[in-house]
Amino acid sequence: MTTERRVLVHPDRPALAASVAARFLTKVIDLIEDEGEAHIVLTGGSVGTEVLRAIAQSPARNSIDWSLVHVWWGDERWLPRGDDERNETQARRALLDHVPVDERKVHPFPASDEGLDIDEAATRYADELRSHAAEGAEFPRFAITFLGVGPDGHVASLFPEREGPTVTVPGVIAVHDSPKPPAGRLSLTMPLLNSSERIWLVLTGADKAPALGLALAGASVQEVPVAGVLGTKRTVFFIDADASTDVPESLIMPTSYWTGAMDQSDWLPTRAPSGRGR
Ligand SMILES: O=C1O[C@H](COP(=O)(O)O)[C@@H](O)[C@H](O)[C@H]1O
Repeated sequence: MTTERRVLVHPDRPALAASVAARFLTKVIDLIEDEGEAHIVLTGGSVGTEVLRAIAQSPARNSIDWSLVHVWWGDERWLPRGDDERNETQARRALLDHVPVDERKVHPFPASDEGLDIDEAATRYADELRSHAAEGAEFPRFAITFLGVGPDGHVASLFPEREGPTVTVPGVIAVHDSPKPPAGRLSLTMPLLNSSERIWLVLTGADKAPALGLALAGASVQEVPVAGVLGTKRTVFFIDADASTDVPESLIMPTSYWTGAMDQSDWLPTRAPSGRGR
């Protein structure tokens, strides 16, 4: 596992969404060419949904063979199917309704109106994940996982000072006491999120700056869950200027890196601090 985390600062949220969308489209085209399919994990939240909208609006979306893409979610709100507040509903409206995905490869969490209790729903989703694992593996190999970050530093539905962020087993948990409504949620655990090859965190706004600063300074995962996020190949924070105020200068990549003016290999990544959150 790499200890590198990279921070890319964009002028504002639309610029961020466009930049992440462009990277996503390029990367998925490559992944499909190299591996024949791609397992992608979506996030809920305002920024994550705006990124999906930007992907849908890009003409390059037609360059992807969407039938080879598996779509999963990092977390879900325990609400009826089709509810406006479900991460699934928002992702469908923003992207999935506009591209030719294979519905058999779209894997939403169970909904609260389907006759399961929330703990059964967590088990059901873990089973669904296991049924798509490669031979010899327990879970699918996630190529790209998107994560939004709350002002309190939560990722997926792993909230500070709750049990979620400290679960050490890869899998799916039911959350009964989310401080952000609704109280009931389903979430991949941190070890399962961290099994992703690439984790792309998307966050904007001054209200997120303190949590981001603490996470990058090595805060504990229990206090600031985003501090525990680390993909196996790349962990990139896509942020805007307002969210960047507490980010150490040494972790911010030069603008020329992501505008394409510099070869990406020119950039020497800075090691993340080896704090308690690692
Ligand atoms: O409730 C949630 O919030 C977070 C962050 O959302 P944002 O609107 O502050 O970007 C999101 O990552 C998570 O998936 C979602 O369930």
